[in-house]
Amino acid sequence: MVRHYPISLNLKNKQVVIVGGGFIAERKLRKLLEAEADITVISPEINAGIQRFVTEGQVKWKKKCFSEEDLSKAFLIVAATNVQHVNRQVSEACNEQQLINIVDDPARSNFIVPSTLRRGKLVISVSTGGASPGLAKKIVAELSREYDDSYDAYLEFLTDCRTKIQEEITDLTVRKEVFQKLLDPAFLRLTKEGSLKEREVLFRQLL
Ligand SMILES: C[C@@]1(CC(=O)O)C2=NC(=C\c3[nH]c(c(CCC(=O)O)c3CC(=O)O)Cc3[nH]c(c(CC(=O)O)c3CCC(=O)O)/C=C3\N/C(=C\2)[C@@H](CCC(=O)O)[C@]3(C)CC(=O)O)/[C@H]1CCC(=O)O
Ligand SMILES: NC(=O)c1ccc[n+]([C@@H]2O[C@H](COP(=O)([O-])OP(=O)(O)OC[C@H]3O[C@@H](n4cnc5c(N)ncnc54)[C@H](O)[C@@H]3O)[C@@H](O)[C@H]2O)c1
Repeated sequence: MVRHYPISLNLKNKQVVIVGGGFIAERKLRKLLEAEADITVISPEINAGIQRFVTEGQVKWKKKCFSEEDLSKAFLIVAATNVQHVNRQVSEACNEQQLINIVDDPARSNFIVPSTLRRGKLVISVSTGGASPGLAKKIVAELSREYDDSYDAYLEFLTDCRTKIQEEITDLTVRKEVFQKLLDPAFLRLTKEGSLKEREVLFRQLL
């Protein structure tokens, strides 16, 4: 059994190659675009969703079947065709330094993609190690009720507070205690209620 190592990648302006232009390629592409990757799709045909990104200039498209040289500059590769031997060919053409995800073959992939919930800076990722992507999605749906939209503003508040605490408290032991107190549920509650003045008063008491 593979024990995967979870990681959050910075893909901004990194060269990404997606082989295939169908439903799964589009799903992968949307998340890679959110990460501001520099994406090229290799496929003789692309669906309407991908076509829109190409027309808007957000994604490059090479209208062709896959060949080895398509991978030469890629940092990260997704093999997402519906032809098993083509996906296998992609896995064999990449080098050891490249990140590769083969959508129908987790064993030949050196990374797999978790299901994710985003609330601003908060990211919750769930993976089942390929056992059941459907379950990963279901767990994320469950967590999305507990970690609702208010977490976006709450994380912004925590970011600001962290900067202030780092500026104003130099003693590391005291700082650690204050960070702990900042996690008091009252701050989340006041964020949800929109009681920002009260929240600020409570925060000032910590400093
Ligand atoms: C999380 C998510 C992220 C994403 O893709 O962006 C993702 N799959 C999602 C959905 C989903 N995938 C499948 C179903 C149908 C129900 C079911 O089968 O359970 C559903 C549910 C649905 O679509 O609703 C079928 C499926 N998936 C894989 C295979 C091939 C195989 O296992 O061999 C087959 C069979 C294909 C066939 O039948 O031939 C393989 C992988 N899918 C993974 C990720 C990786 C493992 C993640 C983990 O560890 O859990 C891994 C190993 C590789 C990878 O793709 O990275 C995304 C949820 C997005 C969201 O949260 O909205
Ligand atoms: N990882 C996952 O989450 C997941 C989920 C469901 C299915 N799958 C797998 O994903 C595969 C793709 O599914 P889909 O729904 O996107 O299929 P699809 O039929 O919508 O798309 C397949 C794409 O592959 C392209 N293609 C075919 N031959 C090619 C070649 N030689 N070079 C480049 N591109 C080529 C086609 O032009 C098409 O755009 C399925 O076969 C299935 O095994 C994976």
